[in-house]
Amino acid sequence: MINPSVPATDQPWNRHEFIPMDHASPSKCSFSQLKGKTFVVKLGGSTLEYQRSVLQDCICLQILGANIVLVHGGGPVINEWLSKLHIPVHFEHGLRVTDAQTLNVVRMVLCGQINKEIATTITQLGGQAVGLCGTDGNLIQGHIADESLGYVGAIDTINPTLIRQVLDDGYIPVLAPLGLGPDGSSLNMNADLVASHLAGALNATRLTFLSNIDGIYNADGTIISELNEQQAQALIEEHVIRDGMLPKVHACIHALEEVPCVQIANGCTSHVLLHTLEDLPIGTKFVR
Ligand SMILES: Nc1ncnc2c1ncn2[C@@H]1O[C@H](COP(=O)(O)OP(=O)(O)O)[C@@H](O)[C@H]1O
Ligand SMILES: CC(=O)N[C@@H](CCC(=O)OP(=O)(O)O)C(=O)O
Repeated sequence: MINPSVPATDQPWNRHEFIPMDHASPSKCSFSQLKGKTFVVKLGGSTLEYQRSVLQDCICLQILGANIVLVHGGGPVINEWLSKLHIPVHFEHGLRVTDAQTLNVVRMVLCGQINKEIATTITQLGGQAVGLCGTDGNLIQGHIADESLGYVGAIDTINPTLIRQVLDDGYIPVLAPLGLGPDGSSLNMNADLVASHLAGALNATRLTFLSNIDGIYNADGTIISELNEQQAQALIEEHVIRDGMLPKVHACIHALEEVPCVQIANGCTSHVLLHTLEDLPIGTKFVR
């Protein structure tokens, strides 16, 4: 699991801030409590340039016995490529309108570029990763969500067998958000919704969405530290929660049914994943 060719300074345990837990406080997470726990982490496309720090944390937590599953997005990079290719970019309620040409670009960017970059970075940092997408191993099945969105999938079932196998073999699975339609063709799926359904299917202990904001903002610009479904619905109706935050909040609400800890935090801050294990207010936590 550990790559001896990686410089010692890059190994995650060689950082003074890696003391994230207090054994005196039962509400905090101790090292022994990590063993066998499954953490699903959604790496927002808006945070990819800060991925190194998050990936170091993932390797650290895996070494301490947790099962780490990464789901990534890539919206901004897809937009860049579509613009270069003079293909229009259009979103409806945070979901990309995806025609056949757009689907090809989405698949190339998510599976060919971003997924492989993340898996390679994990390897460079001394960990082991396997890059997959939801069409591999019959992982994610869905159907066209709404004809007006084109090839966008709503998730019907998740088959986590392949992910479990990869975890058991000591790798960090890195998942790109595509899935299979009823006819076996690829569908573009929102990465937040994929992370949410996968966390449920894996009986995950935690689901952490890393984005480019400190949490969910209220109308007055303050961060909301705790949010339940009813409050979230009210903020959606008031258009305080909008755009890319819409599928994220729907994903959080869906996950709450099965996952005990669901939160949104800023993936652009240093070692945020380890900090989410501390008993400090960080980001927005969803409560039942
Ligand atoms: N109430 C809100 N609080 C925070 N962010 C919001 C809110 N409503 C909309 N947003 C937008 O949602 C964005 C995060 O969603 P998205 O761009 O899809 O990120 P990611 O790529 O990390 O999934 C924020 O950058 C912000 O512009
Ligand atoms: C249907 C749909 O919208 N799919 C997304 C998939 C990537 C994603 O979710 O990326 P972020 O995490 O950066 O938002 C898209 O095409 O942008």
